[in-house]
Amino acid sequence: MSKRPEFGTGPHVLEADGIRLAFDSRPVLADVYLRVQSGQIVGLLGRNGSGKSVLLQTVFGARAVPDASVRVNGCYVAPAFRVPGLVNYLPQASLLPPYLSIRQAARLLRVDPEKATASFPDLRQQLHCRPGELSGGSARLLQVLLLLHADTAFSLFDEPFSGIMPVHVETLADEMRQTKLRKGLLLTDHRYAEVLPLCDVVYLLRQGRLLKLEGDFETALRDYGYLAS
Ligand SMILES: Nc1ncnc2c1ncn2[C@@H]1O[C@H](COP(=O)(O)OP(=O)(O)OP(=O)(O)O)[C@@H](O)[C@H]1O
Repeated sequence: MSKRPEFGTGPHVLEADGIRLAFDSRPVLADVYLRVQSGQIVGLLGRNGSGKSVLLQTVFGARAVPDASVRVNGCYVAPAFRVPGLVNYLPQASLLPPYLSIRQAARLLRVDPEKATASFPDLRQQLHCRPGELSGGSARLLQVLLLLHADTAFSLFDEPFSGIMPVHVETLADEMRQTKLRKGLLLTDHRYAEVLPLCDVVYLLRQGRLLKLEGDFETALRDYGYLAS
């Protein structure tokens, strides 16, 4: 039924639809359709509990949802994380094993840690540290950088800016703009002021439906009650 996707130089299109999910008969996602392509940063916004994290988990394949269809270049992938070079994912919680230094974790991901931290001189002093020895913000930033620099067609980030100080958020946003030249990024984060200028496409998850915002994103977010009017 399903063919394995071809991963050449791209561009690639990642699509997910038919995603319906309920907890204790309480609907969270109702037939969601999502699309990300190489060269794009796609933002996913929504109120607390609207289902952003479970949607990212479903696209990545960490959460099995019956009838969910996740496709790359039109070919079904289930789960997506099993396809070499397709996608990596940063969950809300820490990703890195506590017993590995950042340098060792980078080696596992086949990332050059010096290159990944080139724009963050203070982080380069900390590559020998294990996650538990780092501040929360530094640990978060290092994880985002490792996944950005890993050689996958797509990266999914659940709250990549969480705990990161403003001056580094700006530099990280620039890194993401550079990275989208070679991959597609899907991110969710409540720091909308940083997210909106970064994104080519913005979705709002609302009452289980995914709305693709048109026109001025901030105005639309006020109209839908995600931002105070
Ligand atoms: N394993 C689970 N069992 C029951 N309910 C769950 C489970 N996982 C998530 N939920 C519920 O699903 C809904 C969506 O959760 P999710 O974590 O995806 O929200 P979110 O949009 O990422 O929220 P936030 O912005 O607060 O991070 C919430 O109401 C949550 O309580």
